[in-house]
Amino acid sequence: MNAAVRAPAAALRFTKMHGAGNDFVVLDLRGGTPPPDADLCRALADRHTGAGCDQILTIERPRSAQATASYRIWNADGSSSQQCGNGARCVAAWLVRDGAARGAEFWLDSPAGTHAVQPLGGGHYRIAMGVPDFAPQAVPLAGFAEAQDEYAVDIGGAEVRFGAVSMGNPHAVLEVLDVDSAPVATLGPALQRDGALPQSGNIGFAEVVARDRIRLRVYERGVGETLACGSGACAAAAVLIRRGRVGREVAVALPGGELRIAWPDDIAQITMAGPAAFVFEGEWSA
Ligand SMILES: N[C@@H](CCC[C@H](N)C(=O)O)C(=O)O
Repeated sequence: MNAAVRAPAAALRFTKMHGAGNDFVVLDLRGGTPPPDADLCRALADRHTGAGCDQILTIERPRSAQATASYRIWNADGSSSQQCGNGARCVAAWLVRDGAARGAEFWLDSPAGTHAVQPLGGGHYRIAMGVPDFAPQAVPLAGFAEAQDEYAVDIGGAEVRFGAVSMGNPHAVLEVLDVDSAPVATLGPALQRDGALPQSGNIGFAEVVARDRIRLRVYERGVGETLACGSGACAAAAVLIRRGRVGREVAVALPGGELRIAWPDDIAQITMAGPAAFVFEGEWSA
């Protein structure tokens, strides 16, 4: 065979999905195909020349004995993350449609741990998202030794106050009076760049509407503002519950939809329930 004539590379099949408007390209890599590199992630995520998404999710073989599968997360800029709440629901829905996951409960491995999943019917799933970790070392948050309800940093001469928590991935949460007019597009990236967040972070702007309802916008690491962030909803609820600002069960209204968060007590896992939707199937042959 002429060495110059090469068989065409197999097209990469993907599923486009979203969870409350946070959208994903989902790749089934259980057969052993390696995950996309940063260039391919950026190409797939491009909203003009690619499939368009906030994150790429790869479904891979399980890492723990009880899990059906594992998933990993890549942001639109090619960086990786440890957690994605909306993505976890989409991976769960994908595995149920595939027939690999069934029953009232199954488990998924993520880089942040192993998560119990409960199908709720009607395309909704509840995920056990782990125990929120407020230790500054866990977030990670630089310059603070002890966990506090609120931290303060100086950004451009102005004091910015925020709560911080790890959901496996780093989150900062600012309480605001009106989420519609919150400076998400300016303060989000400014706080991400601040030395207090050495691994950057997902910056949530939360408005308490009632003891059982908050409104939230999130400027995500590696993407920018998204229509919803599941781990961000857990982070905002956890920060506001810890401060006593809301009760232990809270609806989180995001621009793309609503999630329900419950945190029964401080040492329990926080759970997130919400939708997962299929958009289309595609083949990437670039
Ligand atoms: N949209 C996600 C979070 C995705 C990862 C995040 N941008 C990070 O870099 O940590 C969610 O629903 O949780």
